[in-house]
Amino acid sequence: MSYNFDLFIIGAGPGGIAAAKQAASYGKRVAIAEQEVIGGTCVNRGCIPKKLIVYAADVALQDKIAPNYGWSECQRQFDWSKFIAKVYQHVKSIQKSYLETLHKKDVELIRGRVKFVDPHTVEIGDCALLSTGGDRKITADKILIAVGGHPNKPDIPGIEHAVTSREMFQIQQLPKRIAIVGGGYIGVEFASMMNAFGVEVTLMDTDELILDGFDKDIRSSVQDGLIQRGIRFLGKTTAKEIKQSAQGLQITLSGDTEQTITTDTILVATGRVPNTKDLGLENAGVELGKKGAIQVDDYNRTTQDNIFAVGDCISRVPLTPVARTEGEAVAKTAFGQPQKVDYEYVTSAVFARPEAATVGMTEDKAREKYGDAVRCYKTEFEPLLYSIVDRNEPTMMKLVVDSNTDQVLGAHMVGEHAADIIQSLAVAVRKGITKEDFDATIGIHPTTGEEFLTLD
Ligand SMILES: Cc1cc2nc3c(=O)[nH]c(=O)nc-3n(C[C@H](O)[C@H](O)[C@H](O)COP(=O)(O)OP(=O)(O)OC[C@H]3O[C@@H](n4cnc5c(N)ncnc54)[C@H](O)[C@@H]3O)c2cc1C
Ligand SMILES: NC(=O)c1ccc[n+]([C@@H]2O[C@H](COP(=O)([O-])OP(=O)(O)OC[C@H]3O[C@@H](n4cnc5c(N)ncnc54)[C@H](O)[C@@H]3O)[C@@H](O)[C@H]2O)c1
Repeated sequence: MSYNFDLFIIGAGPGGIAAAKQAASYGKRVAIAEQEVIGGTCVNRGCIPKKLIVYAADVALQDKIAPNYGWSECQRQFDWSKFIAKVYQHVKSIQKSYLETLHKKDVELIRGRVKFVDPHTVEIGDCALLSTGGDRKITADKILIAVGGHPNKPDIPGIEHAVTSREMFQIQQLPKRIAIVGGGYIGVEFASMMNAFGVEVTLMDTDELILDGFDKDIRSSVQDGLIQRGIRFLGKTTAKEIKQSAQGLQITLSGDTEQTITTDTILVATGRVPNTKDLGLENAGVELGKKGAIQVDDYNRTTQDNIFAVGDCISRVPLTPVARTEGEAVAKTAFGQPQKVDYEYVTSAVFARPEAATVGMTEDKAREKYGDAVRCYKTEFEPLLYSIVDRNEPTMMKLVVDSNTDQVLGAHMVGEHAADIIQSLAVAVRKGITKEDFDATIGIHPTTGEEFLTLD
């Protein structure tokens, strides 16, 4: 049977684009469909605009410490609308370079919403095919689902008054006050950015500590850091009801803090849900697993043999580099050597101030596996940058080690440049570096990173 394409990809986010490039490198006929804009969540309403906002917020923080470094005080004004226009100018340039890459590699980009007709056929709604145009059915030997996810909105009265991270990137001006429901990656990063811009921030989570899943020392260290900067954190608390009033939005809380607070913006950041609705998965024999995620095996194959799924829609590790790695692995499995993704040493960071980053096992996970053989090495210190600043800004570093083998199982850090430092350590940790190797390495002085080499 002949098909229109060897591989048809649904979703042009990091997962889909990585798969398209890899499959095209085998000389395969590849098409990728996108219902919105090329680049997906990461480029358009995630990592990239977020990190640029972090940089803008850092300028405000630098201003605060500047007098300690001999700079006279000055009154700089921040213009959100001017800044965000620059951000989207950059986002457009990334979209353009993606389009050029796909074009160069002969990957056909199809604009429109895709739905399965059967395991080898999809239907494109609102199709504006770059070459021909018009609605059409397309057949493919193999199909990759890389449709990502969307924010989960808790089912509470008045939730329509709340925004999600998606709308936060579209706000016209900064609010004076913001209440953030959910202290995960998104809640914590936005809390930090908004606080730096001078917004009054209340952050809440159903747990007593923010950043579920991270090492407990990271969780408490970042939480203390946020509180110290003036963010009001309410643990074991959630939103029960939201109402519009003349004074602003009223959010009624339940849990450890039972009160009603008035705010201008409410951001809900309580996790994300896979985009599997109305995809016609039932027509293709693709089944869902836990929490609506697409069920896949170790090779990212769905319950239908010729159909694969990667990225946020499978809810394994919803991060851009993971989606990319999975996308490439699928193309290799489908057209080259079968390849599994190794999730053991996925590095990740929370771009808050203080910044947090991690690779490998948390202390709790290590203890589950290695019991009393786990030894932790930890330090907390004031970095040189803050030594002449009238503010306490501790850095925390921690190594989790299996004392039987001396192997470093995990490295965790909170503080300046944590993401870049942990990123570099990740290679060594993945390769099974020992604590002795850390100790035997001569550091660069004076840096924050060198402290990882002298832990005892
Ligand atoms: C605010 C925020 C900040 C983040 N920051 C980071 C970060 O700093 N670092 C990091 O690693 N990760 C970060 N992430 C997570 C990261 O964005 C995702 O893990 C990543 O984008 C997942 O890639 P994906 O390809 O699976 O899906 P997406 O990037 O979501 O792409 C899926 C694409 O599929 C399209 N699509 C969906 N359904 C259809 C359909 N039926 N037909 C056609 N097209 C369809 C969508 O329009 C979308 O463009 C962040 C996420 C958010 C929300
Ligand atoms: N720096 C990064 O890499 C980065 C940044 C942003 C997002 N992301 C990705 O996006 C995903 C989604 O982020 P997220 O922050 O929405 O989810 P998350 O899963 O990271 O955190 C959700 C938080 O909300 C809390 N929560 C859940 N329901 C609640 C409720 N009703 N009331 C109060 N708190 C509640 C949870 O306890 C948890 O702490 C992340 O898992 C991550 O993979 C990554």
